[in-house]
Amino acid sequence: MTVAGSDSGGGAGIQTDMRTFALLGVHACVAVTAVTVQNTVGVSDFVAMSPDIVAAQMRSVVTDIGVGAVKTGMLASGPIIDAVASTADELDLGNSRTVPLVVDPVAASMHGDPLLAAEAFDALRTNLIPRATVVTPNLDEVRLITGIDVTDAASQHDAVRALLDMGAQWALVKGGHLRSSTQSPDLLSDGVEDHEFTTERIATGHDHGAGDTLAAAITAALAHGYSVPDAVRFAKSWVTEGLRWAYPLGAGHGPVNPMWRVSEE
Ligand SMILES: Nc1ncnc2c1ncn2[C@@H]1O[C@H](COP(=O)(O)OP(=O)(O)O)[C@@H](O)[C@H]1O
Ligand SMILES: Cc1ncc(COP(=O)(O)OP(=O)(O)O)c(N)n1
Repeated sequence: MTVAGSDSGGGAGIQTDMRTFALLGVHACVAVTAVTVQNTVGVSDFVAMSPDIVAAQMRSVVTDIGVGAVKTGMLASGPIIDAVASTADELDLGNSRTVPLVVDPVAASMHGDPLLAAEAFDALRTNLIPRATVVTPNLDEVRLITGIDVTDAASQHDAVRALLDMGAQWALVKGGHLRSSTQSPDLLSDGVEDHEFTTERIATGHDHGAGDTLAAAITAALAHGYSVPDAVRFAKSWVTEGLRWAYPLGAGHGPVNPMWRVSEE
């Protein structure tokens, strides 16, 4: 299940989560949190759902269909974060519970347009991150959540540690925004084991939805029963191929291609 916002441009959010889930052989259920007015050049507006409706969608799916793993993406507001956190407890989702919860703490689009209210960061830190089986911020989100400016491997370690101190079971700090690097290094840790996943940097301007594709692939792999390190290893290779097969669309950043395997065939 994905608990996320709609991207009218079809490159991120619910739309990319559903494609990724489908390609990875899991049925996609959805709790819609917001509808964005978005294309390849930016997000011009969004409307958020009521927290009660977000919680009700989660409850409706879990009590009837059941879920193998849950991902959160754009949550838009503090009250929605609080509702998702308390519903996760009610439904036995998250850190040290039955069903894994992947928290992609979406704060803004790649163009800098906000997707989360500024006053919602406390709720993210205190209510949602402690419930995460794995939290997957990019470097901008790390800065907003922890105050740490990741510029190298040492500060990436510090950021992982800060997220674990907030209570996440595993933290994955993505290096996709280390623009100077020729590689794309992501660091995963639970405080005991460190795993570094490094791939070549793909030279593409079409990287919209990379974070969603990665987190959705982790979620699908967890639903299939992978351990967190194996799920991240798999998802990292999945998103790398998605970036290789990304396609131009509109005037801005085209989408990562979560259908790359089909496109390849
Ligand atoms: N140009 C690139 N080449 C290879 N991997 C990349 C590239 N850009 C991002 N990634 C990878 O894609 C995933 C998503 O990263 P990132 O772009 O940081 O997230 P977000 O889309 O949330 O901003 C990470 O595994 C990151 O390392
Ligand atoms: C509705 C919606 N959800 C999430 C995002 C952000 O997507 P993400 O893959 O994390 O990152 P960018 O492609 O924006 O770098 C979004 N834009 N819209």
